[in-house]
Parts: sequence; C-alpha cells; structure tokens
Amino acid sequence: MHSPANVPVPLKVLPHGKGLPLPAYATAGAAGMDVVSAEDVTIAPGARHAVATGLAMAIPEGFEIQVRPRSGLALKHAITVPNTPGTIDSDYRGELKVILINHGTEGFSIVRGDRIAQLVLAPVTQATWLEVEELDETVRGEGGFGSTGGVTALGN
Ligand SMILES: O=c1ccn([C@H]2C[C@H](O)[C@@H](COP(=O)(O)OP(=O)(O)OP(=O)(O)O)O2)c(=O)[nH]1
Ligand SMILES: [Mg+2]
Repeated sequence: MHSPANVPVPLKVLPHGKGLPLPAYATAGAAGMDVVSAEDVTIAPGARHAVATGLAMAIPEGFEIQVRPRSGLALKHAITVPNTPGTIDSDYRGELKVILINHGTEGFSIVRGDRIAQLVLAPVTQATWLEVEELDETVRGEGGFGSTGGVTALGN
C-alpha cells in the first residue's frame, strides 16, 4: 500500500548494459534500490574507483537520487561511498557512477552484476536567500559543536 505521499515516481532511463538488471528494491519496504556494477574491477586497499553502472536517466524536477553505501559491504569488507550520499542531480544525463573506497587491508574485487550500492530517490526543495539585519533569538543561540553536553543522556 502506498500513502498519497508515497506514490512511486517514474524515472526515465536509457537502455543499458545487456543482461544487467535495473536498480531494484530488494524487499517491499526497502528505501533504496540496489544498483549493480557494469564492470569488473578490483579496488586496492586505500584506493577508490568510480564504478560504471551503465545507467543514464532523467530524474523528474524536484527530486534527486542519493547514492548510499550498502552496510554489508561496509561491515564485511570496509567498502563504502566516500561522498555519501552521492548526489545525482535531476538535470544530469551522463552515466551514474558509484564512487567506492576500500578502507580494508585486502583488494576488493567487483564482478559485473554485483550489487555495489543503493539509490534513494528523495525530494529536493531549492532555497532562495533573504538578507536581513538581525536573526530571531533562540535558546541555542550561537552554541553548537557539543554545546549541549557530551554523550550522557539529557537530564542526567
Ligand atoms: O556519486 C556520484 C555523484 C555524482 N555523480 C554525477 C551526477 C551528478 O549530477 C554529477 C555532479 O555531481 P556533484 O555535484 O556531486 O559533483 P561536483 O564535483 O560538484 O561536479 P559538478 O561540477 O559537475 O557539479 O555527477 C555520479 O554519477 N555519482
Ligand atoms: Mg556539483
């Protein structure tokens, strides 16, 4: 069941690599679509690589796609997305690439068709700037960067 705010949004995509599946939700409630590699590549320890996906798309205006790591790859192989969440703009028509970095101590081999990351479609609201003479007062004020205390629960 989809709530009115959760109607699937169609994404236009060019035909891509033969035999490669489109990014897909692994389960009914998945937030991200698993995206597969279009290439065979080994990422050396400490190295990073922009992995080809073969995907070129047109995201509707008012949305973006976020490229996020898969937690299993992060936990088991120390493979993550250094620019997470990667931003795919609605006006981008090039090939979506997944930047991966290997924080592990062994080379990590990817085979064409392996699920390397996940794509989350998200709404985007653009901002405009309004210059003012002063800002409204708040309890926080200019406090930040730990100003509310350390790791102990509030009220302790
Ligand atoms: O993980 C990513 C991140 C970006 N892109 C593509 C789509 C995105 O629309 C474009 C630009 O991304 P971004 O704005 O993050 O990169 P930039 O370094 O600011 O480049 P640009 O000057 O092209 O905006 O690159 C990817 O394919 N994968
Ligand atoms: Mg940019």
